[in-house]
Amino acid sequence: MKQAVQIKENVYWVGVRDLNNRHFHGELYPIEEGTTYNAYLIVDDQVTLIDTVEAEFADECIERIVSVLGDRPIDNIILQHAEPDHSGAFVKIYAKYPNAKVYASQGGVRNMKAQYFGDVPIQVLKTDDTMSTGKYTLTFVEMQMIHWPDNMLTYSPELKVVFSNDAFGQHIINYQMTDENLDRWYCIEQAKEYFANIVLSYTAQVKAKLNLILSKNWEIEYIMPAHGIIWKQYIPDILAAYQKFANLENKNKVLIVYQSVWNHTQQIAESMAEGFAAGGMEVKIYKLSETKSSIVFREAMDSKLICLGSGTYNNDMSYSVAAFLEHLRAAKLKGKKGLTFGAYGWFPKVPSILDEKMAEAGLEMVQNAIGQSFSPNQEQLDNYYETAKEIAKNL
Ligand SMILES: Cc1cc2nc3c(=O)[nH]c(=O)nc-3n(C[C@H](O)[C@H](O)[C@H](O)COP(=O)(O)O)c2cc1C
Repeated sequence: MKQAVQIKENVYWVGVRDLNNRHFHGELYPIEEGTTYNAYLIVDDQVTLIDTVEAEFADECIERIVSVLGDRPIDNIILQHAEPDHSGAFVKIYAKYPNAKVYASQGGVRNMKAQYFGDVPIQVLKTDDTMSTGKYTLTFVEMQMIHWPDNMLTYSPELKVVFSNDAFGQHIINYQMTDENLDRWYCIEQAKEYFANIVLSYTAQVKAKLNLILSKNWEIEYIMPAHGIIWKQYIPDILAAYQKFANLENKNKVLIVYQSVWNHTQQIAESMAEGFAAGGMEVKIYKLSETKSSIVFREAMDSKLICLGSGTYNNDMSYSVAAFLEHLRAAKLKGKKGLTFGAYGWFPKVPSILDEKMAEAGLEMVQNAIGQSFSPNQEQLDNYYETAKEIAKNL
C-alpha cells in the first residue's frame, strides 16, 4: 500500500510521482526527470484534501489518503486549480468520498464543470474568505493567471503553511519531499525553469499577487506547491527569486540561439559569443534543434540581449527558429534587446525578417541584422567578434 508522507503534525503529502513524464503540458514544456502532482491532507476535526492528482494516478492518491484516514471520510475537498494534473483524479476521489464539501474559485467551478461534470455542487471561494476545520483556519487568495484564471492559494496561520498550487512549483522529485537536503542553487534554478515555462507571459499578475501575499506578513514555515519539493529552508530565497523573476531582472548576459545546416550561421554565432565574452558578458549559446525549449526560455528570462540566427532554407528561416519566434512573441518579454544574424546563399532577406519578428515580439534591436553570403572568411569572423565586443561594451 502506498503511504502518505507526513510533513508536519496533521499535514500529509498524498500526491504521486510521475517518474516517466518528459513532456509536461505535452510538447509545451520538456522536462528532464519527471515530476510530482502534490495533494495534501489536513487532519483536524474536519479532514481537508487540498488538490488532487492526474486521473491515471487516482488509485495511488486514494491509497495514500487511506493510509492516513483508514475508514474516516474526507469532509472538504479544495480544488485550487482545475487543470487535469491537479483535478483529473477528483471524479474518482469524490466517488469514494461523496459527502465531502467541494470548494473552488469562481473560475475553478466553471472550469471543473466544463471538463468533468455538471451536477457536483462546488462552493465558491474568494480572496480573504476563511474556513475553520477545528483547530485550523484556512484562508484563501485567488491567484488568477498563476497559471490559469481559476488558480487559488490556501494559507493556514495555525499551521504556518501556504498551499501554493502552481506558484513556487518546480519539477524536483525528492522522496523526502522538502528542500532540506538539497542545494539552494539547484532548487532555485529548477523553480526558475518552471517559472519561465509556466507563467512567463503573466509576470504582471505574478508581481501583483506576490506583493499581495507579502503584504499580509504571514508567518510561513512551509510553502507546499502542487509540483516538486516543499519549500522549508529556502523560503526567503524562493520569495526573493520570484521577485527577480517577475521583474524580469536582467543580468549582464546574452543568450545566442541559432539554427544552422552547414555551420555557417553557427560560425557567426561562435565568433559573436567570443566577442560578447571579451566585452564582459556572460554568454549562453544553443543550437535550437538540439536544445529543449524549456532550457532556452529559462536562459532568456534574465538575459539583457537575445541574439537569433538562422541559415536560409527554401527562402525562409528554419522551422526551429520560426517556432522560437512564436514562443518569444507569446512570452511577452519586456526590457530585452535583440540582434539577428544568418547565412544565406542567394536570398539575403531572412536575417532582416528575423529582425522584424524580434521587434514585433517586443525586443529593442541593437543594430541592423547581420547577413552573410555562404561561409564567413576569417576577416568576416573577426568583424563579428569585434561587433559583439563593441555591443557588449555599450549595452
Ligand atoms: C535545404 C537547403 C535549402 C536552401 N535554400 C536556400 C534558399 O532558398 N535561398 C538561399 O539563399 N539559400 C539557400 N540555401 C543555402 C544556405 O542558405 C547557405 O548554404 C547558408 O550558408 C547555410 O547556412 P548554414 O550553414 O548556417 O545552414 C539552402 C541550403 C539548404 C541546405
